[in-house]
Amino acid sequence: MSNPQRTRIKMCGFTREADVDAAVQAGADAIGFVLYPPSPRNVPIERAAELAARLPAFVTPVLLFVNDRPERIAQACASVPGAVLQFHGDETPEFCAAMSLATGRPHLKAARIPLESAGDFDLVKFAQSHSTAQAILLDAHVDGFGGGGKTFPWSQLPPNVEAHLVLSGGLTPANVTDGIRTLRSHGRSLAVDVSSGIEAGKGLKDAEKMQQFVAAVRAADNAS
Ligand SMILES: O=C(O)c1ccccc1N[C@@H]1O[C@H](COP(=O)(O)O)[C@@H](O)[C@H]1O
Repeated sequence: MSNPQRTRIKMCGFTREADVDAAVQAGADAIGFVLYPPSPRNVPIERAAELAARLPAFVTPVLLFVNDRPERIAQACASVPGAVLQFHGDETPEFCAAMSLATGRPHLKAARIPLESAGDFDLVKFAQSHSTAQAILLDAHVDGFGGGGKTFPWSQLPPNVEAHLVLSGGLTPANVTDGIRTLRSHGRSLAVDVSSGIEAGKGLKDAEKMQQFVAAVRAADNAS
């Protein structure tokens, strides 16, 4: 008998109420807010709190930081109950662990995989060093730290990573099925994360693309 798995889905970079509601309606498990002022998807902490307050039970808010200050991370946590932290810059394992301890929130750590030499990136070592992360989020190394809509060569990653993984970087409704098939057995589990691939414009989500994305993930799950 087939035993389909259910890949968890994070959608990121929300700035508008209607988009948050549409993502929940489409079936997102987690909704990300970018708290990084240089990003075109940046929202102030107060705005992230307003948007996160719309989420129903069992849909998790995620707060994305890039090389931010502990005081600001703590302030954001105080404003957004139940949020998971996503560290997407050059944060050290010690910094990430200390922030999780101080705030009581789990964290994801982004691994920025070089586009040209993904096979040279030591993901096993990276995951070992970030052993307190809830999951390692795999993203393409792009200028501006993330949200670049670029894929890295998935098949070059090592197969035995002792961590929960989140695949991101340039995912779309058209390629996410292939990404899940390629990486589903590489870690302890695989979730996916998308931003550019469900957008009508930077920070502006497209309800139809979000539905198509979820349908493509479920197609991959049902083919397992
Ligand atoms: O979205 C941004 O602007 C951003 C800025 C700085 C760091 C990360 C950012 N986004 C995250 O990058 C990945 C991949 O995004 P995409 O699907 O390739 O657009 C994802 O986790 C975004 O939330």
